[in-house]
Amino acid sequence: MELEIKNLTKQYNKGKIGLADFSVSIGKGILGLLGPNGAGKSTLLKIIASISKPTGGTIFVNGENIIKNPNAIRKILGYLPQDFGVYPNLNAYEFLTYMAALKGIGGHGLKKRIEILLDGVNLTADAKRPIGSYSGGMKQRVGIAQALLNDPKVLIFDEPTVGLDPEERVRFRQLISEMANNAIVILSSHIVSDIETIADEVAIMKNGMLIDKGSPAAITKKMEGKVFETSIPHAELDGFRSKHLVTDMSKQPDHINLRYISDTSHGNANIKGVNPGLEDAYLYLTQKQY
Ligand SMILES: Nc1ncnc2c1ncn2[C@@H]1O[C@H](COP(=O)(O)OP(=O)(O)OP(=O)(O)O)[C@@H](O)[C@H]1O
Repeated sequence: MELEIKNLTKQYNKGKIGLADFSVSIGKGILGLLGPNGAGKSTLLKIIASISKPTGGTIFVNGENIIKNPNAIRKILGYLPQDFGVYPNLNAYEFLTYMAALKGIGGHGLKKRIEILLDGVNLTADAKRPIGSYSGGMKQRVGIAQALLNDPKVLIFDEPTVGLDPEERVRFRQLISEMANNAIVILSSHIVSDIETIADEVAIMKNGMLIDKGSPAAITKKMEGKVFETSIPHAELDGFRSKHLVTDMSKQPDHINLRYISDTSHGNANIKGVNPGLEDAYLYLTQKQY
């Protein structure tokens, strides 16, 4: 299973750029798509899901051009859009049955499949009450379940963890990790910690471009020797920030503890080199000028 994205471009009306010559090759497993607001994540995912057309470039799935032949992806796709809408009067069971009908899924195995999915997203106890009465996190879990209905080979989640509480996030990770043994799973987020523990690979986007791709460990390793911690008086914060990229800070009554990125340690006893994390790498890569 391989998704080959080649020179993908999306130019919206009035010259707005969604994607700029974006190329990447995606194999089985979980790819985390990270990027700040407006980086082009949703644009990319909509084009892969064949609900938006690029202005240039191609996507091949197992050698088939899905821009020319969208049906080749639609039948193997599960998709949770960012703005997933539900029918408030239907209950979760009815909604999943309806979505299955739209996707052409039926047969005597359907009832069992829906029950397994409802259990997987922890909605069995609430499956018979209207979705309109659900919390945001519960609606999101209905959206996750509908994406899994057809046992997809390509699974796309646009900001799936929005609205999920910590326990639900753990459950989501387990569900997706099981799916990923047999499928290409792409999930987007602008929250590094949501991606770090689950993704086999991470692709970092900015301004419609791919700026790095690799395992979380490989991307993080590039920051070795560049991340430091120190503490400074409050009055020096603005000056410090104008010189260094601060990736974390905690304000204390008489000083500020900072974590920051620099090419040198400046040999100061008050400065300590620390192990980098993916968050440091992400902030460094997305704030660097290209
Ligand atoms: N329908 C549209 N018309 C015009 N410009 C658009 C449209 N959709 C997206 N854009 C622009 O394309 C760029 C990429 O947007 P996109 O929504 O893909 O980013 P994103 O990484 O998903 O961001 P977010 O995390 O905020 O959803 C942005 O500059 C955005 O303003």
